[in-house]
Amino acid sequence: MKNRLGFFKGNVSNVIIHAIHVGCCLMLYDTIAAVSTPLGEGGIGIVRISGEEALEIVKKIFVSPRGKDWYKGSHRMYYGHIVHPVHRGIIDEVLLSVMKAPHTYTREDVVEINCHGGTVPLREVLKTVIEAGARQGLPGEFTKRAFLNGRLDLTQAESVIDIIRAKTDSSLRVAMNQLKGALSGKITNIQDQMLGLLAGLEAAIDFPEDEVEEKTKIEMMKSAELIKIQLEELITGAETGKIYREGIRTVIAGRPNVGKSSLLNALLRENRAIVTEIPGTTRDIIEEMLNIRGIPLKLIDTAGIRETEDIVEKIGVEKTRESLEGADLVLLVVDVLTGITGEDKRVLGRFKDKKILVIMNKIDLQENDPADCGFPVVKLSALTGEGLKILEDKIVEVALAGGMNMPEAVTVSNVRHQTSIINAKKNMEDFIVSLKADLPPDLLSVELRAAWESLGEITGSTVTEDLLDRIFTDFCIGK
Ligand SMILES: Nc1nc2c(c(=O)[nH]1)N(C=O)[C@@H](CNc1ccc(C(=O)N[C@@H](CCC(=O)O)C(=O)O)cc1)CN2
Ligand SMILES: Nc1nc2c(ncn2[C@@H]2O[C@H](COP(=O)(O)OP(=O)(O)OP(=O)(O)O)[C@@H](O)[C@H]2O)c(=O)[nH]1
Ligand SMILES: [Mg+2]
Repeated sequence: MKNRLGFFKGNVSNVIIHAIHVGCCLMLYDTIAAVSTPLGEGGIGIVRISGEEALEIVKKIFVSPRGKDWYKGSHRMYYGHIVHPVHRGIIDEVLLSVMKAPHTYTREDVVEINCHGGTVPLREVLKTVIEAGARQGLPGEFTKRAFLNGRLDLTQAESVIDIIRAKTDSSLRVAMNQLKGALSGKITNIQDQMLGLLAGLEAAIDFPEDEVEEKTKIEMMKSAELIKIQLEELITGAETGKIYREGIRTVIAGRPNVGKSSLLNALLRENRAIVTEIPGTTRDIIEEMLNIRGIPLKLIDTAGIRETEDIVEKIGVEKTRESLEGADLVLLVVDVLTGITGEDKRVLGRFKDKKILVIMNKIDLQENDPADCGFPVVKLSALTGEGLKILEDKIVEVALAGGMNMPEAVTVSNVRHQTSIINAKKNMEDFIVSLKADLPPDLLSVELRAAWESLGEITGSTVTEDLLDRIFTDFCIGK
């Protein structure tokens, strides 16, 4: 009976065979060379060579003051000159880094020639290396080899280009996390859960008694739903434009007693800040992270803005002003009973270049048609929660629309990954429907397998040559 699942078992061994196959190919790769530093003037420039012949090729064109037997071992640097392979004319004075496989960037033998920076020396040295037997490397070919030789998985290899292109420190952090394997860890974990389900299917076939089967079915349904939820979470992260590392600095400001701390608590759904009817309750800054549909906000509750002689409160008000300076988004809270005051107008005037939402609070006390203040107004009651959802919608809208400088994604930052996850989720949904419809286990396994393979495209365990080409041609030469 077990071989009703033979299809799946076959697939696992296919993957293993594929890995071994890739391992064998290692020996078949030729030796490549490329300039790995940017074109133009620089202190130094590097020509990188990778492949079995790397050291042999360099030996033909490198002259050391220590004579012919200069090579003393791997992971050392050697001083000398690059010369023409035939007429022996000096081309550049260099330092060689020699790194023998497997402890190298590509897991192949790597030699790096550290030349004088500048277009001409680099071009001439590269030309010489190619005349001595190397082939010009294609874009991303070094990193592609690191992937094919198993040092990096695909998400890690892809993160290398994200690192190079990172525009902010948070996007760099996102990419570095991916390089360290955070995303692949998560994906592999979900894949393992799928394998667990497949094992469950197997058991279902082994023990066909009704009771066990019904129980197994319920359990499988549970894990399938759980897998689906995890996939959905990954998708939500990617769809909102990403999950951001730091969050949008959102400052809740306004005059004393208008309900700023109440709003903080309402948004957090938690009694975080002290609320009293005494104006000037909040003195210090209160910061809390809040996730609104995948968009993280760093919510900052502040002391109410007013002229005061109280020393502590005065410092608080000063801190409020500082917070406002650094805000990405300002929630200016106004009491509906008093409306927008002169103090509020001063804040609006001073911070008019920021994203501002005017919050007309306490609408449970009085209906009010807010006067036009030139800023979007949201009417709500922090006490009853009325209008809170509208505020959340508005915040999301402002965050996504407004060219706001938001940190890049933590989990899924790549459309390719997102597409594969969406496919996997679709496969899981099909699986759940089939499970409910009591379809035979071998059919069920086909859908599970499809989900597993969709995820495999992300880490590269089930990737096609075609896809690899598309990914790595996006790289620069020499990477
Ligand atoms: N000169 C130079 N600088 C560089 C690179 C390079 O290739 N050459 N890199 C290229 O992007 C980055 C560094 N990344 C690297 C990643 C792995 C290995 C490496 O040799 N890994 C081996 C050995 C590790 C060890 O000694 O513990 C391994 O993983 O087995 C080298 C560089 C940035 N700076
Ligand atoms: N009826 C009504 N009362 C509210 C609402 N929001 C806040 N309050 C009340 O207004 C008072 C002040 O609320 P807080 O949240 O402490 O106001 P605050 O703006 O943080 O005040 P400070 O920290 O002193 O600047 C409290 O008594 C709250 O219960 C609301 O939507 N409706
Ligand atoms: Mg307060």
